[in-house]
Amino acid sequence: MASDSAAPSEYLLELDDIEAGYGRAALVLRGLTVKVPPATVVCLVGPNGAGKSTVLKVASGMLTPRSGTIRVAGHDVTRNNPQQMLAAGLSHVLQGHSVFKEMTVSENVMLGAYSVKDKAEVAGRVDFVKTLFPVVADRWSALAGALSGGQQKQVEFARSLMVSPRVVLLDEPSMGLDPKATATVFEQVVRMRDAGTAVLLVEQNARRALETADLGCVLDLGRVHISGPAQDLLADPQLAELYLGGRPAATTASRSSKDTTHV
Ligand SMILES: Nc1ncnc2c1ncn2[C@@H]1O[C@H](COP(=O)(O)OP(=O)(O)OP(=O)(O)O)[C@@H](O)[C@H]1O
Repeated sequence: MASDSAAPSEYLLELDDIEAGYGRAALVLRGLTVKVPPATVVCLVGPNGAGKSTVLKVASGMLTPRSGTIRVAGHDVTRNNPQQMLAAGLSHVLQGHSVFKEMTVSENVMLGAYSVKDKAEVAGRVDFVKTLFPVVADRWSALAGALSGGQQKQVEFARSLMVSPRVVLLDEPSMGLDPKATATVFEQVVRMRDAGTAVLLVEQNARRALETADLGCVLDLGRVHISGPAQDLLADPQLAELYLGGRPAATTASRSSKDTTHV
């Protein structure tokens, strides 16, 4: 692990001036900086291909950055592998559905605790996730494949919390869910935050995600284009027009002549 003596930091997770890409292909992240304070939901939004999922892959050690620094609670973890990132406190819930449908809810959740040796700690975490996600408690012995998509997502959340992470990295948790299940999943994101886990959230459903988040970052072309309190981003008419699907038809014609670089 690349950790060292920690410099004091007000952030749980800092991605600082990150450049990253896949193989020999062009860079995807080009000097990206994102910081996650404690007890906060930070949401990354932006167009397809902007690099949102790539940010989470860098944070969880799936993709090593070419340059820049990653710190967890002030410790440099830049070149950690995924297992070391998990141990440092970063738990990644991948895009799509990753429950094992032929296994029970209990078995799925306990997979998240494979690295926790202390049985009392595991038992404490089971109680914690059952309280946080009632459906996990109610369906503990059921096959995970028998649950709805939104319920399966909560099983994934519960599994990610078994290691007592500092920050949970959530990649498009509402993907494939109907509006009711989406609402439940976003409520659970807030509950995770209120229970003490910071969240770095990537979402296609930008408006809904910003309504849930405390802070927002708009990514474009591998950089943070604008960031700030999520409510401020939601209230910004030009931002809504460009990124939140809120562009009124009447303004479309005049938009091409505007400077759209600074929103
Ligand atoms: N495994 C990979 N190998 C090569 N290129 C990849 C890989 N994963 C992503 N990319 C490329 O990196 C760029 C950013 O992808 P990424 O998935 O991070 O964007 P995103 O903002 O999350 O997009 P979306 O909203 O569509 O999910 C895209 O051009 C994509 O094609």
